Amino acid sequence: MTAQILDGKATAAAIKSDLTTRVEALKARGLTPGLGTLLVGEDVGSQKYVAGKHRDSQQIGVNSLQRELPATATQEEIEAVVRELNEDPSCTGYIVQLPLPRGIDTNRVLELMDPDKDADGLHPTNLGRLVLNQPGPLPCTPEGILVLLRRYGVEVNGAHVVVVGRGVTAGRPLPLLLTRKSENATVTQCHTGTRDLPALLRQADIVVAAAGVPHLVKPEDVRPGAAVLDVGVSRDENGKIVGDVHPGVRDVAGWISPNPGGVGPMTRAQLLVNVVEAAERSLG
Ligand SMILES: Nc1nc2c(c(=O)[nH]1)N[C@@H](CN(C=O)c1ccc(C(=O)N[C@@H](CCC(=O)O)C(=O)O)cc1)CN2
Repeated sequence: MTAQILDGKATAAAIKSDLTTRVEALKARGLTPGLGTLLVGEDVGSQKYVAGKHRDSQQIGVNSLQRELPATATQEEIEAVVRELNEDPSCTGYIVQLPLPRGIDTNRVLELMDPDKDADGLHPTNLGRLVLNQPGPLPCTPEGILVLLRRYGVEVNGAHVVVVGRGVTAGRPLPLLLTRKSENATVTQCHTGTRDLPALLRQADIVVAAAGVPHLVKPEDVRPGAAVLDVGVSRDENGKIVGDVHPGVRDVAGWISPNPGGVGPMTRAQLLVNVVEAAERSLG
């Protein structure tokens, strides 16, 4: 079997095309959305992701506000930029690129953000809204994964989804989305401390690998015909992305997200959805 490709690049392009029309409508009502980003440090991967987010936003007519601080920035310097973005009316939504350098209290930074401008859906208020089933911005990677599965007709209702990883941007919030009544999946949350991970993976209709461990999910761990999504963004010595899913899984799975070109572009597209929706909400 050769898996059908869950093409995140093409799906993201379709989402961006729809958003362009909504941005034009916002502009006609006097509001140009502006996406702010705060990048702290010089991590090459983070720099690429932030550059991609601004490239995308410019493509759909959203203004860019880029803030950068060196890796040596203090908690107070980072929080000062967050306060500035909270106050700036031209910034209608923003993100703090994660991870922040070691020694910085990430939760304190996220908590300081204006929840109405939180384009990542990672502010405690917005994560709380998700738990309570109330409307609000959804975390971009989990929602991007769901949109991709829907677009390719992968059945989520009643499916057993095994999520590997417990990071705040993907693994931790994804089960919250999948177990809503509207999605109706059953989720097993695994992580690097899970005993006999292969035995659990083999039970899955859908595998989401978000542990940051290169080639963690091997062909023999996957049930033939399962859908496999790769969130891993480790890099080899040449800076090339190495995902959490072994390339041989393509020959066993029914669907697979390429990496690059799968979940990454969907994360960026969902960020723009959150920015446009926040701007629409602000106009009432
Ligand atoms: N504030 C946030 N920080 C981080 C998030 C997040 O959702 N919000 N998620 C991850 C990384 N991430 C988002 O910033 C991200 C990862 C990958 C891509 C992407 O477009 N990848 C491309 C390849 C790009 C390359 O060549 O390196 C692809 O997959 O095709 C975008 C965003 C951690 N931090």
